[in-house]
Amino acid sequence: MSIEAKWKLLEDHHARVRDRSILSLFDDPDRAARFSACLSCADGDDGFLLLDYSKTNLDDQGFALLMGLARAASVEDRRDAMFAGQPINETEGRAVLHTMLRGQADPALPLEWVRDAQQTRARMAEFASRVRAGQFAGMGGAFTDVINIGIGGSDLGPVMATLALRPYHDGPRTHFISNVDGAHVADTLQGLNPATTLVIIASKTFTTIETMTNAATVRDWMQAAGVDAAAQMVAVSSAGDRAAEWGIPPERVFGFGDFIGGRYSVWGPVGLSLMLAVGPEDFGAFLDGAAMMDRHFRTAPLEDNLPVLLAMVGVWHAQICGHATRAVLPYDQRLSRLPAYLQQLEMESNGKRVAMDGTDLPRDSGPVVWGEPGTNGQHAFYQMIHQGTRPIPCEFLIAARGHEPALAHHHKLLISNCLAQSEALMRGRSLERARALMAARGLVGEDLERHARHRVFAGNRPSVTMAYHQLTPFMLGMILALYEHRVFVEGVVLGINSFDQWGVELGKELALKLEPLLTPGADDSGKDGSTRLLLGRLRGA
Ligand SMILES: O=P(O)(O)OC[C@H]1O[C@](O)(CO)[C@@H](O)[C@@H]1O
Repeated sequence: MSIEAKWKLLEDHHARVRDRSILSLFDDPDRAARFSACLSCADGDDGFLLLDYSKTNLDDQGFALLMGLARAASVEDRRDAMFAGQPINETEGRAVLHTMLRGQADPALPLEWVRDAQQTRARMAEFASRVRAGQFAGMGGAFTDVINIGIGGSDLGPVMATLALRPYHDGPRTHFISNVDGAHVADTLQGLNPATTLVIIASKTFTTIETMTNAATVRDWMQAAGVDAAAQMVAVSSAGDRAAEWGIPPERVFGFGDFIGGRYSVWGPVGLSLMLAVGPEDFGAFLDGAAMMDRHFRTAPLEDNLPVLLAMVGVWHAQICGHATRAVLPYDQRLSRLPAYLQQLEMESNGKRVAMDGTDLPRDSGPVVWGEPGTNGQHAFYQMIHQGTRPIPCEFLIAARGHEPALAHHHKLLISNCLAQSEALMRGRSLERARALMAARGLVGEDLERHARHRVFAGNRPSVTMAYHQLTPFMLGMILALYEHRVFVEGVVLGINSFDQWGVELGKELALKLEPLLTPGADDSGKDGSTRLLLGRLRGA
């Protein structure tokens, strides 16, 4: 059967079950066990990562059809090709080997790639240890602060991960400058001592305008204070020659191959700021967690395979049910930058309108990903999630244990809020129940009816929940690798190349051409009326 026929079977199935109540599916007493999967981990007796997708409108038939679609799309073959280093990023002619950075060396891989990755990791660890011990210091003594200058994949991963692993910080303070808005660099430098600040310029290409502009500004700041900037700078880049032009010596340049995509790069030198903050050992645990997810992804049958399950539930919601967005809702304050990180990972990877072979995609590409941590979001946009006209599939994340034993009562509230939200989304509140509530408040007649209607929750809104024992470095690694592989599987099923990002080019090109037009008197006659109006207002202000 063709892959299109498989899609059609799913669409037909959805048409049959779309109005059915999710709650009614729990008449099957084994539903929660059958529509969930759990991975036990190696970092502690009670380590686990549970994916519960039972609060969705999937039944046995829908599930089997989704697995059939994944098989028909050759997910297993594509996965094996990725791990074996084949050039699956076809539009750029590159392999995709971020997994190699966490120790998943396939025997098919060229030995020099594997050795190079291992040596770079050893150099990073050695460098981080020397900085943390004060053996490599700034002009004013041991480094108290580290600034990572980068954007996109050279920023979002380390920002998110350093925040997530705050309880493990025992190194210098870390700061991040990404936006070309001078406010970002100005605010970050406030209160920092240039003589005890280590600067990492993180840019795969070493040409990104935001990063190079910020790096030059930070260099000026150091030099104005009489600090030899190059002596306190590190480059993280695939373009070692360009880093050398900055006067950064080779021993402080950490490179990576073009088979490491920007948004998949936190596992290597782009993670240096994280390693400096938490130390090589915890950074190693972060990689080990990801490696464990890699092994699981490579070996588990599709039906029990967490990345495959998460991906296919995503396909069900986005492409079959037609839900255009997906909310990621970590009930974990330290994962507050996870949604932003996932926006790049998922939307830069799968936000595409043509398939790998250049033909138009026959269906929608990946959904809009957005979110905020709970419980904050509950007091902001959950109103719409519960009562808006369009259902929004939600992904909840929650740890069994926090890092603040003295505040265990906070954590109980956090867990109960998280579980209450997914229950409320599914269960809803009927008009009958709302009427009873209003009657109990003494309302009658039209008043009762009107007020009751505002208090109805349609319910039947799908969600998945990821529950894990604690946000350790190992667990963070597992979670991120789970998301990476999920994006990969979704991309394969949609026929997309998840590893290029041509869609970011046009805006960059136009920005370069627009900059000279900001000079007073510049000839902007080639521009459209709107752009000229805006230039007129913004130029020379
Ligand atoms: O690391 P670089 O080369 O500075 O690129 C930064 C980011 O820019 C992008 O190419 C897109 O704007 C991302 O994919 C990448 O993560």
